Amino acid sequence: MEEIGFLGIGIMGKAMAVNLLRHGFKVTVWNRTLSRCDELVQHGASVGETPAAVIKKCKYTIAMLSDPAAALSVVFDKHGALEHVCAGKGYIDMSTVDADTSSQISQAITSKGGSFLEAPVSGSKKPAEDGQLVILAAGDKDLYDQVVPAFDVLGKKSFFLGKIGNGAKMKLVVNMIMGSMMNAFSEGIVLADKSGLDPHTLLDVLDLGAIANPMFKMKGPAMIKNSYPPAFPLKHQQKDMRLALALGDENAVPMPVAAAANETFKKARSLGLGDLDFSAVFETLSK
Ligand SMILES: NC(=O)C1=CN([C@@H]2O[C@H](COP(=O)(O)OP(=O)(O)OC[C@H]3O[C@@H](n4cnc5c(N)ncnc54)[C@H](OP(=O)(O)O)[C@@H]3O)[C@@H](O)[C@H]2O)C=CC1
Ligand SMILES: O=CC(=O)O
Repeated sequence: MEEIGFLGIGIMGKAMAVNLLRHGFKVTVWNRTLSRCDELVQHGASVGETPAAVIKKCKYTIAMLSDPAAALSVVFDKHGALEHVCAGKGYIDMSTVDADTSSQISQAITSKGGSFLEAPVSGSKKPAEDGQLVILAAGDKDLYDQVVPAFDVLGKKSFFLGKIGNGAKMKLVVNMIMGSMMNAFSEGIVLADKSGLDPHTLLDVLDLGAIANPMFKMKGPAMIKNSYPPAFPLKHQQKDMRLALALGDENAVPMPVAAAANETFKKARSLGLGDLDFSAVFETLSK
């Protein structure tokens, strides 16, 4: 494949770009805080000074940015991606955003002759490092087919979900479920503890039953120790709850459980826990 541009070297972007480099792709990176690109240079990446410079150099560019405001800013601002989009350029936004944001970006890119794919991912820091993400793509099918070699490195499975918005919506539904589960799990650990049970035994019981899952297994032991090293920052999980609730509004879907979970994530943010892992919502329930 041609050289790949990569915009946004946060927790996920860094892991994904390093993975592409390890598999022999040439990668040019850009990050708002440019100094964060230094580590990528040690892995063999080149650096672009602006999003526009990366697009100019690369046929395909991936973005992995925090939220809708960041995704829009990197495309539309001065020296943004749009400045050098033209026929033959492919832009792949893998950030978790809402369908409307994705549509705005798609329209802008395609109106300049470029092609666009939204491709948010399920899976956190470790799956990103291990190339085990689940990719939820939608938009330009030709572009999807062209970037499958990169998706094969980044993920264990890619879905092509059709028209723009479908990838964004699927991701929000999945993360809405995950955020609600994390709240129920946190309440369960607190209830076990406060009612005189050993929370570690709860984890063992859960792991053997019908609701066993990798998230409980991976996060549970650290939560019991009140340790929340950020893999999926809580502020991003709360953003996903907010966007999923807005999708529920649009479709008149009652979501009382998700709405309650969103409140606890907001509470956690108000306590300054936004940069910790989303499992830190446990703190709001255990105190
Ligand atoms: N972490 C996870 O487990 C997962 C995250 N996601 C999603 O992936 C995306 C990235 O997540 P993650 O890597 O964890 O997040 P991080 O907070 O670690 O990284 C966010 C990135 O966005 C950049 N950014 C933020 N605001 C702006 C802006 N206004 N203009 C330009 N760049 C900006 C940051 O740049 P700077 O370094 O300068 O701050 C950084 O590169 C999010 O949408 C998240 O919801 C999806 C699946 C899993
Ligand atoms: O978006 C987060 C994830 O773990 O998936």
